[in-house]
Amino acid sequence: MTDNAIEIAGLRKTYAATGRSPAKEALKGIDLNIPRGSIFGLLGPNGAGKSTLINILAGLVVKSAGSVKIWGFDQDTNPRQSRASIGIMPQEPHLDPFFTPAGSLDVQAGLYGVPKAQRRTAEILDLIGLTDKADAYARSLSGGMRRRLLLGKALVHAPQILVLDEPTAGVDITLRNMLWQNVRKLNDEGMTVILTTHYLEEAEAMCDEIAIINHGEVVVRDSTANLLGHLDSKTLVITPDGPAQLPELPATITGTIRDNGTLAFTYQSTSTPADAVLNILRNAGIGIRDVKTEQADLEDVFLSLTAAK
Ligand SMILES: Nc1ncnc2c1ncn2[C@@H]1O[C@H](COP(=O)(O)OP(=O)(O)OP(=O)(O)O)[C@@H](O)[C@H]1O
Repeated sequence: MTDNAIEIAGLRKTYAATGRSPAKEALKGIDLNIPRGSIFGLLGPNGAGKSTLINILAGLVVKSAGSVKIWGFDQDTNPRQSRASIGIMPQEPHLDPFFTPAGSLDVQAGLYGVPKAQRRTAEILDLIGLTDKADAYARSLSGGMRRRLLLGKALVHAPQILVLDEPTAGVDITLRNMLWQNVRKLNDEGMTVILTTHYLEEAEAMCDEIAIINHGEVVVRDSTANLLGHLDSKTLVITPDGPAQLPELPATITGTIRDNGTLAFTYQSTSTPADAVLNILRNAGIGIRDVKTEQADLEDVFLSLTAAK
């Protein structure tokens, strides 16, 4: 028994050339283990290969090389068990407009071979807040309700792993909060959750561990806390008590004047104390009305690893 929900080794995908486009190597040898019970974030700029990876996990895209184990089951030798262990909430709501939420959950359960007696339709409708709409036609559901129904469909076969592909892209705050509450609840109950998101703040708040993918390769994989710890750069933002120019600075401190007239000084907090910056200002005769500090966040980590590569 392994402690990993997912084990990916040497995974490659090359999309074949078509009429006008040349062949595209979307995944260039991915090695990635995702621990059981975690909320794991898969991040990367557009075109990095995240959807290709998720579609391979979902069995929708055929890999070119490498191995994928889902809940210990090799996708090639145990396709049925590996498929049964994972539920995917896709990005785009493709729902049959003629099914009701209850009907669609039932059809999905049928596709996964869940016996009628074991179906949890009412429980899932309750979780996704659609009990009231159980018998309404899908075409009458709002965009947010459709998203929730997609989440419900991913859960019908009680998978151990739930994959959410950009679950909150373009949704309002109420729905986003509801989706996140659902995800936390499922994770508390033991489900492993893998998500892709463009919202780095969200990844920072939700994910225990993160892998950043760029150009088909994993460029970093670590706990969220470690990733943030790597960057110990700090920015001190000073509101001067009158118009001020940047003082002369040592090479270890970079200064900028922001549009609102504040002065921002960035430095490595392990080697430069904030006091050194304040002393430079005092010596330059700059009066300080207000001071605040800004920590590096996931966006800084992301940009430093994916920019201009
Ligand atoms: N069916 C396909 N045929 C050919 N090339 C493809 C196909 N699907 C994806 N690609 C290419 O493979 C690369 C990776 O695409 P992928 O959709 O996996 O990236 P992504 O990280 O999910 O991006 P996004 O965040 O924009 O969805 C891109 O260069 C893309 O153009």
